[in-house]
Amino acid sequence: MASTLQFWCVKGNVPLATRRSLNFKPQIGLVKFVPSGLFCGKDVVFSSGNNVKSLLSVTCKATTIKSDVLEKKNNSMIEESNDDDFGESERSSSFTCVMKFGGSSLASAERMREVASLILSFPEERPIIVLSAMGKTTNKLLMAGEKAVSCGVTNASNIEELDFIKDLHIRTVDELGVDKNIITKHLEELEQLLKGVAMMKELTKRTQDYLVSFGECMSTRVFAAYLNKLGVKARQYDAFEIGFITTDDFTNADILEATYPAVAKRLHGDWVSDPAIPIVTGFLGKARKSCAVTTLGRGGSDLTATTIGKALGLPEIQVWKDVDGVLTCDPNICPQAIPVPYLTFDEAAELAYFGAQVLHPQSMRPAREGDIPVRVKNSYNPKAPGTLICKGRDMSKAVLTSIVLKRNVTMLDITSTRMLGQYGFLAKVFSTFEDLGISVDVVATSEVSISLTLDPSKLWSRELIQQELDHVVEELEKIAVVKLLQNRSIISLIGNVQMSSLILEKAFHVLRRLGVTVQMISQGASKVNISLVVNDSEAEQCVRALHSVFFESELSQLNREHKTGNGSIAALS
Ligand SMILES: Nc1ncnc2c1ncn2[C@@H]1O[C@H](COP(=O)(O)OP(=O)(O)O)[C@@H](O)[C@H]1O
Ligand SMILES: N[C@@H](CC(=O)OP(=O)(O)O)C(=O)O
Repeated sequence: MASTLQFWCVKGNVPLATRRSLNFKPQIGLVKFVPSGLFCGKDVVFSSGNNVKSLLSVTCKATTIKSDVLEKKNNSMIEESNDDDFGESERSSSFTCVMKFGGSSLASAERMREVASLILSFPEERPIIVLSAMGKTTNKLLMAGEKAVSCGVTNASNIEELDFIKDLHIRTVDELGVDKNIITKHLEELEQLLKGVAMMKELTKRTQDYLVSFGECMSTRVFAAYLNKLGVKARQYDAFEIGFITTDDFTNADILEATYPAVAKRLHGDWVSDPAIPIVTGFLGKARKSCAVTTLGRGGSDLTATTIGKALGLPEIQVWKDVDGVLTCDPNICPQAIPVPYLTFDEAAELAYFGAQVLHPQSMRPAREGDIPVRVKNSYNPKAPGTLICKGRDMSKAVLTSIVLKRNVTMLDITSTRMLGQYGFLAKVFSTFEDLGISVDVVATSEVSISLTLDPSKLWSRELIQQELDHVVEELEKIAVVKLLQNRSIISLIGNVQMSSLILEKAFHVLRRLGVTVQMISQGASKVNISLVVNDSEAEQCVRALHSVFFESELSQLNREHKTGNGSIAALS
C-alpha cells in the first residue's frame, strides 16, 4: 500500500517547521507514499517513482504542505546522501513504524499467518512489531488464577482454562510448523504457578500480573519463530527485559520516563549490530522498586506501541484491530456504527478514557508528546482506510465524532454541612479522593454541593469497590451529607464543542423523547467532550437513539460531509 522513500538532509540545516511537516528527524527523513489520499499534516502524498533528486519537484497532493515543501526548496535542505555525515549502518538502523496487533488479530495459527503476510506486504517498511496475547488468552489466564485460589493443589493442573491455553498454543506451533520447545517451558511454569496459587489460596495483584504475562511472552515467541521459519529474520523481546520501567502499581502500572531512552538504546543498538525485526511483548513492564513484572491495564499493548513510537521518534504508529478503525460508537451497541476517518489526539484520548474499548486510555499520551500520528487499521480488512489520529484536523464542519458509553459508574452527591468555606470544602473533598487513591471522572459543582463520578477502572474487584466506597462515604460524611448513587452510566459526546448548542439541542430532544432524565452534565473543561450521566438501565437505548440522530439520519449530513472530506482535507494540518 505505502512505499517509503528515504532521503538525507544536510546536518543541522533543517528548519524546524519543515522537519515537522515532513516528519523527519534532524538526520534522516522519511516520506511516505499513501495512494488512497488519506493523510494529514504528518503525511505528504507523492506519486511514487520519484528519486531523491526530484523529491522537491514531485506533486504534493496535500495543499497545505505543498507550499511548505516548495518554499523550503531554495534552502537546499535535502541533498543526496553524504556518507561522511551518515554511515550506512546508521541509516539502515532507522525503523519506519510500529505495528501493533491485538489479541483479536492473533486468535489462531491461521491469523498469525495472515498477520505475517500483512507485515511482509509492506517490504518498504522496517517495522517494530508489538503483539498482545493470542485471542482471549488474557481473560483465560485471569479466570484460571481465580479458580486456582479455591480449587486445591491437586486440581490446579486440570483447570479448564489452563487446558484451553495449552491446547491453543500447542496447536498453533504445530500448525505453523515451528519448534514446540519455544513455549514448553512457559507452559510448564504456568502450571507450576497455578499450583502455587492453589497452595497459597491467594492471588496477589503482583502474582496476577506475572500470571497474565505468559500470554504475551508466548505469542511473541511463536510469531518470531514463524517469521524466522519464513526466512524473515526476527528477534523476540520481553518488554520487561528491554527497559520498560513502570511504577509498582500492579495491574495498572504507569510507564516511567526512563523507559524511553532505555528502549530506544536497546532496539536501535541491536538493530545496528544484528538487524532483525523486533517482536515485542505488549502490555508488560518491570516495576521500578520490586523489579517484578507489571501490566499496563487491560488493552495496554496500545500503550506499549505508542511508547516505542515516541522512544524511537518513529514516523508512524499503527494499531491493527478487528474493526475498520475507530467507529462512531461501540459496534456491540450500534451495529450501524461507521468508521471515523480522522481524530485529533485530544478526541482519541477522551474517547479512550471515557470507555471506548478500541484504544487504551493512556495510549495517546506518548503519541501526542512525540507528535506521532497513529493509524487504527483492520487486520481483517487491510484495504479499509482506517482512522488517522494526529495533532490537528479541520473542525470547521465537524459536529459529533463519536458517542462513547461508560457503564457501571458510581456517582456521589456531596452537600456541604457548611462547616467549611466553599474553597475549604472543595479542597477537603478532593483530598479525600487523593488519600484513597481514587480518580474522579466527571464533576459539577454549585455553591454548597458537588456531584461527581468515580473511575471504576482503578478498582479491580467488586468487594474492593464496596469497601473503598464505604470508606469514601465515611470520610466525606465528616463535612457533608453524602448520597451514593450506583449503576449510573456516562454518555460522552466526543466532537466539536464549538458546536455545543447544536449538539445539546439534538441530544436533549432525543433524551426528552425517550423520557430520560439527565442526572449530571459536564462541558467546558474538555474542548472535545460533553458528558451526560444517566441510569445504567437507560443508557444503551439513549446511545442508540443519539447515534441514529447524529449519524444515521439527515441531521448527520454535516458529519457525513466531514467523513467524505468535502472541503475539509485541504485544511488539515
Ligand atoms: N468506538 C469504537 N470503535 C471501534 N471499536 C470499538 C469502539 N468501542 C468499542 N469497540 C470494540 O473494540 C474492539 C477492538 O478493540 P480490542 O478488542 O482491544 O482490539 P485488539 O484486541 O485487537 O487490540 C472492537 O472489536 C469493538 O468491539
Ligand atoms: N492481552 C492484554 C493486553 C492487550 O492490549 O490486549 P488487546 O490488544 O487484545 O486488547 C489484554 O487482553 O488486556
